[in-house]
Amino acid sequence: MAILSLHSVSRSFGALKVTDDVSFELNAGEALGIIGPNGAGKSTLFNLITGNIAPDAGRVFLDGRDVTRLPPMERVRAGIGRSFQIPQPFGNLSVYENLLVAARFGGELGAGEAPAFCMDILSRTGLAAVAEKPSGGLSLLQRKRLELARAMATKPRVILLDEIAGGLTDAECVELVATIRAIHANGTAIIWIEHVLHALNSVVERLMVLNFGRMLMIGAPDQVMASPEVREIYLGIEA
Ligand SMILES: Nc1ncnc2c1ncn2[C@@H]1O[C@H](COP(=O)(O)OP(=O)(O)OP(=O)(O)O)[C@@H](O)[C@H]1O
Repeated sequence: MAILSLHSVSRSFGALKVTDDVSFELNAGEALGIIGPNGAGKSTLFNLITGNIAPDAGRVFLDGRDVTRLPPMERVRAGIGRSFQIPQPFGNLSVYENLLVAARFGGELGAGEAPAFCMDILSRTGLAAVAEKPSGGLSLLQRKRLELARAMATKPRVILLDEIAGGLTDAECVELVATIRAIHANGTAIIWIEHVLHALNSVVERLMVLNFGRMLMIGAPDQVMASPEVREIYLGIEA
């Protein structure tokens, strides 16, 4: 069964239809990439999945359960984890404390089990060496890692990554991709919005293209990238 599915989800802001009748299914353990021009509605689609905004029409299912009316925190607890485009840690708390908050409140772990769980995530996300550092003083790569770690600490069944590779150098990007690949290999399903295509395509099994809020295409990355329509609309290069 699909772990996450959207059925004809639509959302407008005023006269602008930002999400237009989007339907798709994410299989358990699958990694799906989302690409599309600026303003295509990618982050809005995430907000509809996480419950940060409500759809005008359509339904969202997690593990076959209709979560369309659940508030964001309950969706986190149901298994939808998320990293934000702009990292949003608690700057005064240490890296470890940030994870602890996510694990206790999002992952609903008890005080006894949360510390070991967080230590494991710190090591899996490459943050063990900076565990005690205030998160406000981290490098960009470390902040991106912390976004990933905080999402992981909520014990997600599916994790939504919003442009997590943006702004990194090529070498940093390679490092972060290795971490994401390892998380995926461990069985966590991923939906990843990303403009850095080589990073995205080295992880995902399928790629979705959004354009003006509509799903233009979904399929194997090489097939999608070879489509003349996608090349023209998304990349702006001559087909
Ligand atoms: N809360 C809102 N109120 C009004 N308009 C909004 C709101 N949120 C998004 N929009 C508009 O919806 C459109 C899609 O925005 P969205 O952030 O989903 O696009 P995106 O594909 O993620 O873009 P980018 O690649 O630049 O991050 C934009 O025109 C944006 O201005």
